[in-house]
Amino acid sequence: MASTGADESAAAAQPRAAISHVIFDMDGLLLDTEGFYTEVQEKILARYSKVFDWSVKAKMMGKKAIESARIFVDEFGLAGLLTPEQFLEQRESMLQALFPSCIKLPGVLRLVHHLHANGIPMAVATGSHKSHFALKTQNHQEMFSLMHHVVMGDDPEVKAGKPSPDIFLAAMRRFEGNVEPSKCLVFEDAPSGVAAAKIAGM
Ligand SMILES: O=P(O)(O)OC[C@H](O)CO
Ligand SMILES: [Mg+2]
Repeated sequence: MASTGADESAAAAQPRAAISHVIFDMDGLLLDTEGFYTEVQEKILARYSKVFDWSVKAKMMGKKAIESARIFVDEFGLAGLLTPEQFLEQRESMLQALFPSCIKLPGVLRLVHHLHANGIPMAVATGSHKSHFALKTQNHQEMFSLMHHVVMGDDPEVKAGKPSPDIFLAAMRRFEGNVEPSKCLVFEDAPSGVAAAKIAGM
C-alpha cells in the first residue's frame, strides 16, 4: 500500500540517536582524487581499445586497491590480457604523479572546523593504503590534524574492504570511551561505502 502523508510525518517524528562521533571517507569525499583514478584507468583501457564505464567505476570506488583491480580486470573483460597486479603496477607511477596536486572538496574544511569547534570527535576511514594516503594528504595537514585518528585500507584490522563494515567498526573502536554505532555519522561518496556504514549500524 502506498504510504500516506500521515505515515511520513509519523516516521519523521521518530526520535533519532544524537550524533556523538563523525567518520569521514577520504577519496571523493574530503579530497578530490576520484578524477585521477578515472583519468588513469581510461588511459590503461585505451591500450586495450576499451572504453571506460561509470557503472564499473561505481563498483570500484571505496575498495582496497587489489579489490578494485580485480573488478577492473573482470568487468572490462581483460582476463588473460592483464592481471590485477599488472593493472596496479601500470597505474602506480601515473597516480603517484597526480596525488600530491589533489584539492579538498568544496565545504569540507569549513565542516571539519565546525565539528572540531563543537567538540565532535572525528576520524577518517579510507580504502587508500599508507603510501597513497601520504601523497594525497601532504598538502592538507591542517585538516587531517583535526582528526582523532585515521584507519587505512592496509590496516590489519581491515580484513575486507567496503562494503564490509570492518573499516568503520575499527574507526569507531579507536575513539576514546564507549562509542555506539548508532551515534556515529558517516560521510561517504561510494555506494560500497554507504553500504558498509549501514551494515556497521551507523
Ligand atoms: O574512498 P576511500 O577514501 O575509501 O578510498 C578508496 C580508494 O582509494 C579510491 O576509490
Ligand atoms: Mg570515497
